[in-house]
Amino acid sequence: MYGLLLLDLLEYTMSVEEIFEQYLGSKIYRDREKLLPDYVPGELPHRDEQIRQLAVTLAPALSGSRPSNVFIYGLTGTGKTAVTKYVLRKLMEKGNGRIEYVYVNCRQNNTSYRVLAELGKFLGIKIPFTGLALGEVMKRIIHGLERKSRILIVVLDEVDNLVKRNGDDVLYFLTRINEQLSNAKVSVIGITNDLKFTEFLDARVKSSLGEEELVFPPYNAVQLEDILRQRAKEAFNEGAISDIVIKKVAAIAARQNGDCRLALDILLKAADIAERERASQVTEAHVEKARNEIEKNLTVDTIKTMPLHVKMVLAAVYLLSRDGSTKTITTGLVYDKYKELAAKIGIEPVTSRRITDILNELDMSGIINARVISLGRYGRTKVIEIGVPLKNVEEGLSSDILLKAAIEEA
Ligand SMILES: Nc1ncnc2c1ncn2[C@@H]1O[C@H](COP(=O)(O)OP(=O)(O)OP(=O)(O)O)[C@@H](O)[C@H]1O
Repeated sequence: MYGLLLLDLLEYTMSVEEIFEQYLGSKIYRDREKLLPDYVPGELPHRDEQIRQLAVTLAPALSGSRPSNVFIYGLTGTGKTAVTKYVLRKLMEKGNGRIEYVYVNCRQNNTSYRVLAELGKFLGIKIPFTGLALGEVMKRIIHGLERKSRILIVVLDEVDNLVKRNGDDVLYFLTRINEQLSNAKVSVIGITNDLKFTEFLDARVKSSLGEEELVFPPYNAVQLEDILRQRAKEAFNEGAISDIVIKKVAAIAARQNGDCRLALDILLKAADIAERERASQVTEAHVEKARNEIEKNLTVDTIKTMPLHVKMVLAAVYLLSRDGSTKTITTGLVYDKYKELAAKIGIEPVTSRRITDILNELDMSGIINARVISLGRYGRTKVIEIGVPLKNVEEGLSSDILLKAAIEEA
């Protein structure tokens, strides 16, 4: 705590020049970019099998034949995007300009129109921001593809976002498009970390998208260590990072579903903190600070995106915890507090049954911990505690103007 305060004070008194100077003569970094999520390294340890399978699937493009569509599934941070970009890059090198690929992130472009507009942009077709009928955009894309006369591989990353929001029109169009093309060929690579979205797909789309399927398993701690060591070699100055630090970061991420994105995120943040402190080594203490910061951001972001009534239930638990006079927070107390809040804000409360469901959801997310206790002949009840630092909950809830006022007044 004291360290952080000192650090803040230090930065507060630094001039802009001094802040910039720090990064010029970095003690820690040789090349910070090598830790950023978009960087695709020259080697991807522990993904040989997936790289090989994807290469085998896409290789027919080199002899002019349309590769099968591929559906890639795996939890967050399992290397799906990195492997796809890695293999495509190698394919482009061999393809002599006859093969092209376009990468569309469907979280950033989460409507059918936007995804098609991205394709249009890639093909050099003018598509206004809005206004055209989808059918017209599709017609223009077909025309643009025919003109180019190439094999085009369309990568739809985080494709579940598109399907959940706008259905499977675009997937249907792209998986059928070859029937309307004579000079060009199109293959689709769909990537997702949410298998449930396939329930929203038309059976035909599902089977054409899944001509080939690739599953990315989570990394274990030892695998994450190897990956981090290799990235660290590229990113850090010699001696700036020790194996103990790598092991600690890998162990944290391994417990979070083997998420390599998280591992790199913690490493980057820890190194940034070390840099700001003008240390010459990243230590375990820096990792701890980085982890707390990331966890805080995660909690705050999760709370911010919760539906209003979920936030209100959490606010009720928060107020009861903050108050401190209530030793045991039970479902009944939460419901009373929630109703009080609803009246204050002027919102119709939901039923107590729904409150029980919401408390279960919050328990699953780890923001609260709920356990059932027996009240002897009075039955059983749930005892609830906040599972994360109170100030993080307050920060998340305060992003809602209505709740902020209600919390301040309470
Ligand atoms: N085997 C690996 N070697 C080196 N870096 C890796 C490896 N696997 C993943 N990474 C890195 O981890 C980060 C996350 O990987 P990537 O974006 O490919 O995950 P993803 O499975 O697509 O996750 P999401 O579902 O969140 O998009 C990236 O910075 C990537 O370079």
